[in-house]
Amino acid sequence: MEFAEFADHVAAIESLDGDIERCERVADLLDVASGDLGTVVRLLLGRVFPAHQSTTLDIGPRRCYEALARAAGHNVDGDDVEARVASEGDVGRVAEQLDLGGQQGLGAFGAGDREALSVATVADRLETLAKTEGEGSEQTKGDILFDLFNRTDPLEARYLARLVLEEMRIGVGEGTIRDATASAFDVPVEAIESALQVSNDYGLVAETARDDGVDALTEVSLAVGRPVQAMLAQTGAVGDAIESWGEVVVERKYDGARVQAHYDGDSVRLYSRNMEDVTAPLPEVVAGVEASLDVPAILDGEVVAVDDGGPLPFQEVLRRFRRKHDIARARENVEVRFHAFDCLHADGTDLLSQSLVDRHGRLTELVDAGDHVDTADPVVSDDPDEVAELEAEALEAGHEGIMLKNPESAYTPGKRGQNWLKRKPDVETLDCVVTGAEWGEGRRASLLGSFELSVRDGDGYATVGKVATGITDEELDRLTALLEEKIRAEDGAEVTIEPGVVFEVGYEEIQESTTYSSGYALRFPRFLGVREDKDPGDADPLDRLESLADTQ
Ligand SMILES: Nc1ncnc2c1ncn2[C@@H]1O[C@H](COP(=O)(O)OP(=O)(O)OP(=O)(O)O)[C@@H](O)[C@H]1O
Repeated sequence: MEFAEFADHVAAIESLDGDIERCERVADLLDVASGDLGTVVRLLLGRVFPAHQSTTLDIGPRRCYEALARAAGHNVDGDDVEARVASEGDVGRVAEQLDLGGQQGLGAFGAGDREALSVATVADRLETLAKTEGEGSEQTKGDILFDLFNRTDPLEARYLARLVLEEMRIGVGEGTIRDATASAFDVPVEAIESALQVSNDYGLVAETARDDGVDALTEVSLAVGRPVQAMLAQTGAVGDAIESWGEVVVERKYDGARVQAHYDGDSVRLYSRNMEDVTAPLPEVVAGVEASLDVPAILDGEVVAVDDGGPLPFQEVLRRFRRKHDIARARENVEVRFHAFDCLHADGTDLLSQSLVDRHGRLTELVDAGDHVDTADPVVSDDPDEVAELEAEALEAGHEGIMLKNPESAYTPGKRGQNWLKRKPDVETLDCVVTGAEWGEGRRASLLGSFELSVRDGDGYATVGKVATGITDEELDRLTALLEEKIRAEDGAEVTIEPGVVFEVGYEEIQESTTYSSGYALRFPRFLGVREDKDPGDADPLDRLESLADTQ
């Protein structure tokens, strides 16, 4: 498919107001995408790579603006583009208005001739860009972007620019793609959903639905090396759990970071909760898991930082993750352990639909506990007093609390259902997306100071407050570096930030308020840390804020 044709479809989708109409229009596009179906689906979601791949384009806005300026000719520079984006609030509209193309091409890329772009070429060039590294890579990346922009017409430029910054903003989320795929290829939504759960690949699922139908969708299985979304928990009460399930499985709630370990029989790869590859920062877990397994397996568990006195706060583990991102350059000396609490796949067999008790059985059979790896020690009970004792013991040992799990339940990736309940005595905190900030004053004028917090609200965000306390000078430096790249628009000292960073915040109380668009305000919010392991999609939604407000 020509990229121009794709852009026409996308413009039509963007212009629609209703979800149903948009979904129908997306289905029409999927129907005509033929050989490019997988790519088209990913591009609609603003991605070049499937969700399960850690690779991202990681093109900062500045690099994009420079490339746009280059393609726009001598009268425009990167600062001009940046200023226009700041006032327009949308890189796509700015790119569309620039007179791109016709610049002296680069021989190496055959540019300058405005050869029409295809969807496949755009995806292929951006993939190449993402994989370019080493000496001269900055130049090569800039050249690839320039070449692409130089070949676009205005509408193509709008969507290419947004794609480059991985924000399509056309009102098409994963739910729309799921429903449109079902409707385009006449398969039940449930079949799409279960194939997505195990594969996390919207492109692959759309192709399977179209080419092989519903039976093939049910056969899509887990693959070692392809992370799946983690099953999540809700808060819950012991009495209710025992009453509804008869018995409960009680596990410690480790205070660390969720990690999925994939062993293919030869080597281990580790993935964080947002499916980023965290193999490199956790070498001792890699060695430990390798030593503990004899057959290919996918294990779910928690990596906890420890010292002689027991578990350390979970931020210590996230610091380890960060080393990979090169944010904190200093090498931390934190010892970590992997506590495996579930087994999703063992020796060629998917275990998702087996009961928790059976999966636990398989887990203990498979894993030889060692220096940096062990398995959770679940206790099955129907006695509230015994559960209370286990909870007290877990807290005494420095854990966060306990998990109560339904012994008969299957593993449902990505679901925050009723089968896993968490109990932790600490006051609830909120995970909010940073959507804005303010530059500081005086000595802190070059640092962002106060951060606007939002909760998820449908496909968008609703503000709930600003946080400025609890942040050290050193952290302000780091947060400024992290967020500066994401500034979308500036108005005096106030900046709008592209949602991308999640803060964990504490508060005294949630009050109703007309100041913020959520209808609530956090009283005395304090910064507790960056949830490096969460994407904006994992931040707390508005209904959690509402229920916390109701129950306080
Ligand atoms: N035994 C365990 N079983 C399942 N999850 C556990 C266990 N021990 C610790 N955890 C952690 O608890 C989390 C479950 O809580 P939840 O689904 O609410 O995630 P969360 O939003 O990160 O919440 P929290 O901040 O409370 O950890 C899991 O994602 C996992 O990281």
